[in-house]
Amino acid sequence: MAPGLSIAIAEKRFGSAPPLFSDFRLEVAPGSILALLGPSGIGKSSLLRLLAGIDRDFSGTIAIDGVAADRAPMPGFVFQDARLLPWLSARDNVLLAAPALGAPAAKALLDQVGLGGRGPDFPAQLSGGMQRRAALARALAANPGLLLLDEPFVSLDAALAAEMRALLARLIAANQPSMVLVTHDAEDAARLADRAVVLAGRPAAIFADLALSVPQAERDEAQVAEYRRRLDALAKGPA
Ligand SMILES: Nc1ncnc2c1ncn2[C@@H]1O[C@H](COP(=O)(O)OP(=O)(O)OP(=O)(O)O)[C@@H](O)[C@H]1O
Repeated sequence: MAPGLSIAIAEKRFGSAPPLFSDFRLEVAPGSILALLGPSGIGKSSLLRLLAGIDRDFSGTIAIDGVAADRAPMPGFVFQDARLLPWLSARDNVLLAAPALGAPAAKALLDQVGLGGRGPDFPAQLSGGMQRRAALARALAANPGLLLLDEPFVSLDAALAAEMRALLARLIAANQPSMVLVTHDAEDAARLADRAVVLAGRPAAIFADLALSVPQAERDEAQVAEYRRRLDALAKGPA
């Protein structure tokens, strides 16, 4: 079910600014959990929007299982802010992403993210962490096979971020998706990803491409710390 991604951007620029990407290539294997790191402004969120087919203004090709991104099934997308529609309940926010799902399946997804019983609540009645969980449920409803996550834990306190990472690890194990996780935090990559790509420069190039080959479920704290140390060093970019 999990698709492979094939990115070959000839050029992506905004207006007359220097290009964000020029002759940029990246292949993501089916079922891969790819963490995308790099300094602020390098183009990580822009790349996610291109992958989602939301932004079509570029030259080149981006294919999801061989289908152009803007014609492929919509991925599940988690934005930096939860972006729930405030006038819909949590359950209806999930259903809006996949109307054919039906209320029992929407409830099951909310149960899966720890929001059992909160389906009728409106976003304003949910804490920030709960809204992120609802956004994850909505993404799974849209497409459990391909998830694009843009800093899903940003601005959560450390305990809540750890809880969300553990939840995401469980969802990955249950759904086996392909995933691109944009993050500025090496901890996210060290705990969740099986591959980490660090972008640097303008136009952005792949500065480092690290295989995190110890399976996620088998990583102990020492292994996580070792991956985090290596990623922190790489995330500093070229000397
Ligand atoms: N719609 C837009 N119009 C014009 N410029 C844009 C637009 N979206 C992004 N940019 C510019 O493109 C560059 C890359 O932005 P992007 O948000 O992709 O970076 P990022 O790596 O995700 O950064 P951060 O880690 O801070 O979220 C920035 O210089 C930004 O100002």
